[in-house]
Order: sequence, then structure tokens, then C-alpha cells
Amino acid sequence: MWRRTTLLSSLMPSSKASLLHQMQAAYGLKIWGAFSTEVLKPAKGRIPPREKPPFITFVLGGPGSGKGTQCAKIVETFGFTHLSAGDLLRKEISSNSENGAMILNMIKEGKIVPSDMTVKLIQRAIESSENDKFLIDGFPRSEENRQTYERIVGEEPNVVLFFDCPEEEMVKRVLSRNQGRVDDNIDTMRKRLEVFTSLNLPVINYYSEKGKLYKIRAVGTEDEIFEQVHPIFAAFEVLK
Ligand SMILES: Nc1ncnc2c1ncn2[C@@H]1O[C@H](COP(=O)(O)OP(=O)(O)OP(=O)(O)O)[C@@H](O)[C@H]1O
Ligand SMILES: Nc1ccn([C@@H]2O[C@H](COP(=O)(O)O)[C@@H](O)[C@H]2O)c(=O)n1
Ligand SMILES: [Mg+2]
Repeated sequence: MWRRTTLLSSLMPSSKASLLHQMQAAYGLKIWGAFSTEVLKPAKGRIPPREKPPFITFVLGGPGSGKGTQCAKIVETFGFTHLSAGDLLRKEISSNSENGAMILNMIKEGKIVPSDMTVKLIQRAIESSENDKFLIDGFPRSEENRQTYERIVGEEPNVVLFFDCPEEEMVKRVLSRNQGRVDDNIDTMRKRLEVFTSLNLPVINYYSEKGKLYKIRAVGTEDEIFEQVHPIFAAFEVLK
């Protein structure tokens, strides 16, 4: 659903907007092309609509496996926009949103926040960016996350990275992270590891079966790990 339909309808005469809404209901929002020529001139300050879906990479791995660290390197080298699902949820807490208290409790417990909330935050962040390539870090964490994204956004990821790291190493990294996160303690870490095994591993297997998964051995120095990541994106740059 990269059609920015709310934005789109607000740029149209009301008769067209109403037609757009009827067609959205009838055709499940797959109608961007029909209206795209009408909105090529964006209003001042508005982001122009995309002509094609953005390039999406899901970045998976257990807590402390180094997803955020490697995403920063991919951003620097390949110009992606990094969207960490956890960071988007933490921002919701600090912006005093109505769901903030519930999200904070879920994060303290290492539990997965209701999928439609997370997907909408991701979708909003993508739609408000002019970039056409994104790293979605820490998502999908469960089959329900994955299916909700597909239902709401209507697209599949182009690539899925999996940072595969031994548990002892992940525990060591998280407990020495020192960034003041409420979930960086041994009790929550145990729960997060359980959630990773029971809910996230099935998603990783799903993408493996679909041939979309790139498994990275996430041990060694940050640069050594990035040496495995670099060729994946370099290949996609060549294909563009
Ligand atoms: N290769 C590495 N070797 C040692 N420490 C590392 C390595 N990569 C990252 N770290 C450190 O480990 C900690 C966790 O890394 P990072 O925040 O990138 O993990 P994450 O997968 O995003 O974790 P979370 O799911 O909890 O957000 C950080 O303090 C980071 O500096
Ligand atoms: N898809 C997601 C991602 C994260 N959460 C919650 O946020 C916590 C921290 O996530 P990090 O990726 O920053 O480690 C995580 O433990 C969950 O509580 C979520 O619900 N759904
Ligand atoms: Mg992270």
C-alpha cells in the first residue's frame, strides 16, 4: 500500500476522492496507477508519491545479535533508511501516545506489541520518507507480525537478513550495552530469547523456504560481520 491514498485523496477534487474510496473498497487498494498522473505535482511540503514500491529489507536476529550495529554500516555504505521497529515503539512511549504505557509494559516483559500498531508505525515512517530503500530492523518478530504487514502494506520484502549469533554472545552483548534500555537486564533478556525461539525462528524459516533469506554468522568483529553483509547489497546495486 505505497499509494499514500489518504494524501492522494486530499489532493483531489471531492468527486474523484469519493471514487477513489469506492475503488479502494472494491479493489483492495491496488489502484495507484489509475490516479498517478493526477498527483504528479505534489502540494508544497508534501512528499511525491512513489512510482514503484520501495526496496524493503527485513533485518532479523536474536536480541543483541548486532542488527542495529550492522544496519548503521549498511546505511553508511548503501544509503538505506534504517527503521528499527523497537526504536519506533520506544518513540511512541516517549511521545506520550495513548498506547505508550501498554507498549512500555510489553517491552519490559519482552513481549510482542500488537502487530497492527507496529505495522502502522513502520508504514507511516516509510511513507514520510523520500528514500526508496529501507532496512526494517527487528521486524517481523512473529508470524502474526508478518501476516499483518502483508495484509496492511500488501507487499513482501525483497531481502531478509538473519544475524545468527550464539545465545551466550547475545546475552554478553546486551548486558554490556549500557544504553539505558529497560529491557537490557537478565530477566527480560531470558524472556526475549524465549520469544525469539518460539515466535521469530518460524518466520526466519518461512523466508528461508521462500529463498529470500541471507544468513550471516554474527560472531567476530563488527567489520568481519559486515564483510559478509556487503556483497549481498553490492549485488542488488549492480542489478538496479
Ligand atoms: N560484532 C560485535 N562484537 C561485539 N559487540 C558487538 C558486535 N556487534 C554489536 N555489538 C554490541 O552489542 C550490543 C548489541 O548490538 P545491537 O544493538 O546492534 O544489537 P541488536 O540486534 O540491535 O539488539 P536488540 O534486538 O536488542 O535491539 C551493542 O552494545 C553493540 O555495540
Ligand atoms: N516487531 C517488534 C519489534 C520490537 N518489539 C518490542 O520492542 C522490544 C525491543 O525491540 P528491539 O528490536 O529494539 O530489540 C522487543 O523486545 C518487543 O517488546 C515488538 O513488540 N515488535
Ligand atoms: Mg536493535
